[in-house]
Amino acid sequence: MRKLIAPIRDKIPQILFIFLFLLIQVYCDLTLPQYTADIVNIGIQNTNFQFIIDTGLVMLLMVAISALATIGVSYFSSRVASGYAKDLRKIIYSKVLRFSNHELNNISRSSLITRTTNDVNQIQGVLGFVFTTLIFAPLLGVGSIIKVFELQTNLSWIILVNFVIIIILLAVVMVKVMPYFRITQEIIDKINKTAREILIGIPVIKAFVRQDYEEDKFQKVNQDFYDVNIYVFKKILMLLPLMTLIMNLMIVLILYFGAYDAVNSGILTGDIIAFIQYATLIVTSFLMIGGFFIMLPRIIVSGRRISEVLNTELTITDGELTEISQNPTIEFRDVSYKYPGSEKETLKNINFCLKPGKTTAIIGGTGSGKSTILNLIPRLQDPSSGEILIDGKNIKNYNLKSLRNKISFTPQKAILFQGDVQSNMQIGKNDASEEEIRKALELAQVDFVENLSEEVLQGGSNFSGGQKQRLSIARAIIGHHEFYLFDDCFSALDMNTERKIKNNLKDLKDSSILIVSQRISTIRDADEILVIDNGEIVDSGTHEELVENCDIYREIAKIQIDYMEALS
Ligand SMILES: Nc1ncnc2c1ncn2[C@@H]1O[C@H](COP(=O)(O)OP(=O)(O)OP(=O)(O)O)[C@@H](O)[C@H]1O
Repeated sequence: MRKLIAPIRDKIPQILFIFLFLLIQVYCDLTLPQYTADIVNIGIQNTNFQFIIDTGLVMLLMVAISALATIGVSYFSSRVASGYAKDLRKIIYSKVLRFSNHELNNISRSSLITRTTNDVNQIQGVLGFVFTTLIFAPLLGVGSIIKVFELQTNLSWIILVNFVIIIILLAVVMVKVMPYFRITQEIIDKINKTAREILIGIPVIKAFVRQDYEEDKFQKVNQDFYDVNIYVFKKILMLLPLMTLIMNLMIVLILYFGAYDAVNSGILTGDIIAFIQYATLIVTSFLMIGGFFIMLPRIIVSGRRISEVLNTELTITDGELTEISQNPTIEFRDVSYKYPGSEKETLKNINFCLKPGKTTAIIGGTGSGKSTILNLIPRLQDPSSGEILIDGKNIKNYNLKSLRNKISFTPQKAILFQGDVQSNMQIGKNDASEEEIRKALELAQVDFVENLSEEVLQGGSNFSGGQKQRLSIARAIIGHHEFYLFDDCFSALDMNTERKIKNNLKDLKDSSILIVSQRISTIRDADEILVIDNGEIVDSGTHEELVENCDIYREIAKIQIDYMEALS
């Protein structure tokens, strides 16, 4: 909760302005019934037209001031509410950027989108309402009650009876709809998740002619959302005519008993009219507060969902060491890894070293744990047991930024960002000059880009798989790093291009290179090849040594070499 309130603190001066404008607005609104009473009691009673006109002009002035104050309130409250939402989104976003894969999987990505957008919007909407209503209504209500007492009538009990009826009604509706607000937000998560999955999978859906099935799937969550909304709004909207009825009944009662008092105890007609107006203001202000309490569960739900993100404990945290030596060694010592919720270990007792100037390769079957090993080095996830050491110290002791600055990581799936070629290359090196970018593109065999301002669509969807891989290799090698990790990122390249790029990688002289691949041709020149099977390193050595000694490697090599020979 503290974290939700924090962004509001620097908006206190604007909130004070809202408060000032609200006081002016309430003051003006409260004078109007009194002036009406004066017109009736004095102006009409004594047929004093001048008094009626003068009082009418004063009323007009009050209405004008009140309108200006309302504009002030609306202006500042929308500034505060939008500013708060902007700051809150920023806080959530920067927290999510620090999430590891584990936290991202825990609160799903779709839910994170809903929480950053829809849940924040809910709170923004209510915050605007708080200033315009929740502060205004009690001021107006209390002011009207004081005015009612000043009128000294015997009619206050009518307002009290109304109060009780309205409280009961609001309480019933609140109890009925409260649980449905949580359900609504959860269904929005589901809609997001389903829509996202369908949009990403459109080519597969079309190819397998599954449009009808996917449409039904989406329609089901869509219908659930509709049903819940209809239920909630039916209950809430039912309040509106009921409240109007109760208010009108109150006016009838005031007129009936007021007329009786006017005859028997000489109460003035103007005072009865003022009483009706104040009573209406009291009930209206109470309804505004009630309306807020009906919306309250909704923001409690949204607030909780956002707090859950902000309070998520990060599993990957910064260490204190910021200095890492030039060309250090990375050592895996007895490293095992188990995915959260998974029964068995994905990696078991992994031991190897990445040394400066050396190329290490990992080969192994699908799902044997190769990518998992790579993810452990930039600490996208931490080992379940064992240690990864840099300069003999556990990598957990290093500051994440210092550690990651030493590493260039090219994931298996080429990820490009919306923008242009230049902005994508500058992710690899912030201040990369045009010359440096062109050099990296050349080394990565990117011969299909002429202009650095060429557009890159979201996810690089305007490039082919192989083109994306080449661009992401260029991005990886543009800056100098001590460790280059390539996760099977040559797979979509033809042999010739792959050979040229690999030759160019020899330029990365003093650095340590780790290549994951399924292809013997990609890794055969490596100084050390690790053969991984079912999460374990079953053998290691050079290509020649492994062909000699390792059955699994020999088998892979034989299949691939036979295949190549068959092709030639
Ligand atoms: N987020 C996850 N949660 C649970 N299990 C996972 C997760 N990611 C991967 N795994 C499992 O861990 C194992 C190793 O996956 P990994 O991606 O490291 O294999 P890989 O050798 O790189 O495979 P490939 O060659 O197909 O890319 C697989 O059995 C996979 O099912």
